[in-house]
Amino acid sequence: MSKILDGINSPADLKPLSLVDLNKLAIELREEMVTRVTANGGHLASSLGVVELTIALHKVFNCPDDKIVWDVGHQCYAHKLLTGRREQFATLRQYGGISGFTCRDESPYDAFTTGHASTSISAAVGMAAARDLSGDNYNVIAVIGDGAITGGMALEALNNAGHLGKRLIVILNDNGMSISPTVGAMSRLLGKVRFDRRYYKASEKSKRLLSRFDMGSRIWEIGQRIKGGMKKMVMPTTLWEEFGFAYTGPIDGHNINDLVSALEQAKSYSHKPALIHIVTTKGKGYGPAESDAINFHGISPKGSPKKTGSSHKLLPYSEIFARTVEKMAWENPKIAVITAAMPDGYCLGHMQSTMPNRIFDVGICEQHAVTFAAGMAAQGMTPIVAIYSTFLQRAFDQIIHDVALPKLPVVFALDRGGIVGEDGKTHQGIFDLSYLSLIPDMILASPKDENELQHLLYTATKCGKPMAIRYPRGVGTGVELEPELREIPVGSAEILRKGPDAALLATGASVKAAMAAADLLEMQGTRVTVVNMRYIRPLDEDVILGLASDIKSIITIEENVLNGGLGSLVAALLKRASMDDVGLKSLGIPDEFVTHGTQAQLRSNYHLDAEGISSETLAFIDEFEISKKILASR
Ligand SMILES: Cc1ncc(C[n+]2csc(CCOP(=O)(O)OP(=O)(O)O)c2C)c(N)n1
Ligand SMILES: CC(=O)[C@@H](O)[C@H](O)COP(=O)(O)O
Ligand SMILES: [Mg+2]
Repeated sequence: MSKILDGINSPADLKPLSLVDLNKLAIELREEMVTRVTANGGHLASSLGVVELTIALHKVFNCPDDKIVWDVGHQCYAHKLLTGRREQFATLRQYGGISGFTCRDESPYDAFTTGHASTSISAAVGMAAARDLSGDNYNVIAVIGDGAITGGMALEALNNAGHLGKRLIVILNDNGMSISPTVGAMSRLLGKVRFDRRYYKASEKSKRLLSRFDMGSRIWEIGQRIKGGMKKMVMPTTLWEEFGFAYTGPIDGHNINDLVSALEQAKSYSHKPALIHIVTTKGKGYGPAESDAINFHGISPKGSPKKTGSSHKLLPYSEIFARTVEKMAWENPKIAVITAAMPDGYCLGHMQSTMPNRIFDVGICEQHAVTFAAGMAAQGMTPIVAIYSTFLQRAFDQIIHDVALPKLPVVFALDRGGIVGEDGKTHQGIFDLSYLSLIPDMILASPKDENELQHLLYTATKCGKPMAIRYPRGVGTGVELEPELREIPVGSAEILRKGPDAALLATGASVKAAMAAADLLEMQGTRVTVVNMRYIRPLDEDVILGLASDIKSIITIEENVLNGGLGSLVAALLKRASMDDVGLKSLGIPDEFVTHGTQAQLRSNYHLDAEGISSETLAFIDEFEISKKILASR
């Protein structure tokens, strides 16, 4: 039987559809998403929750002329299906396929490139300012979740939007959930509106009043005033109106008719920004996701809730992190953990239940999280900031100014360091070694396995200095976990294997690959030294220079951009030591963003797996020998 979705090649095709057909379309979109995403993995629950909103937006607005900015972009699957990407939808998040987020390179319908939270309102205000300066007339709409709106940038943007008074629409998609339940005073405020029956009555009454009039902006304004008066019965302050927005809501975000009228009204309102508060259910329309929105926020291929590595016998690094921190926290009352809305990704559920007062979920607020930790450290605590490598980019200045400069002993645990896989360009943790190693007084480490992770975490809580530990997404190597935690001398490297033909200096996940490469090389008659560069800063200069005096081919290996990473630090050291006779090759990420795909595929692309490292090593030894001979013959 043919589907309505079959006839939708662009949003223009849904404009003539009746309400009945639009509701059928919503069912078909959900079927398509559930089928594909349970097979391939992805952000299912968030996308299921905005199906009606997406239909209503494309019914009312004319994209790509009008600009929809989806915050984070993880809820954009219906948008992709309605904007000419149905054919490619089966390739979502796969190597060579379409991205899991909105991406300007992918489609003119993707007004903004996204992946990190809380950017939509800033981008929308900027677009509205650009539109007005160039005398254009398109609409700009930001769609932001109740989680993302807790981010500092979103609040800065609301402040600025209210001040500028630009024509734009903000849709606050309130489902009460971030990845975990949304936390904070803002969430409490939204919950108050969402669950207050008196408010719903007031809202219904104003809707009836509004529907008696034409949709002109004057009427909308009067309607808003009536509603504002009613709301004051319920809310202590009308926050959004005080911010300078015309406000309407809460609206049932699964009712296409109501959404369309609210959007039409907001569109006709031209004097200041409008905010529409919609209430949705995360995972809507798919039982398993509705009842377990946390685990269906993102799922692995084959529909299993995404617990990194849970299908393996091996434990994920995140789990080792959580167990170690909990163990240390029982023994050391000074330890506290700070997460920016990622307790689940850090496997902190158990500690949240056993020691709730030692974990602070501050919301999607990485900058605040770091300075909050600095404040704790200033008062004698040992805070552990648990923020993914990619999201910590947000807090670069806070790390420099609030932590490193006053030398406060804050521990940074950067999960998802290196290549993360299917989340792609916005989420790869490939910049941290560079952006952290340039900070004075920062100690920077990366464990070769999960046993070393636990010891490095322990070291970080003991060293009394700012220290960052980055470790990869996924499972550990399966090594035994030593029961007693111990300190690993700061700045010490570890020689794992000796051979005269070349020295492989690897860090983090690349150490295991380098050891496997050494096995492959040995089978071909080449014997190499392998060093675990577990400290990037300070580097173990004695070990490196000692090796360089004997072995003249050195290869550095890291899952980080080559600019400013391990390779460039080793190059600078060799130069400082005038070791001009040493040949250095650096394997890592060249000057580009890394696309989505499996970790294995991407590592292979950059020669960061055992095969790649061994073939690059052989080629380098050959090259180096030839150039030495040429030099000698001159
Ligand atoms: C800067 C940043 N921090 C953390 C994340 C991880 N993250 C992605 S979605 C999300 C929750 C978003 O919640 P909300 O905006 O309410 O959207 P919902 O999934 O509920 O639709 C989080 C914490 C991120 N993408 N960017
Ligand atoms: C959209 C987003 O930023 C998160 O949901 C992220 O995809 C989580 O990554 P992990 O799956 O590695 O926890
Ligand atoms: Mg939410």
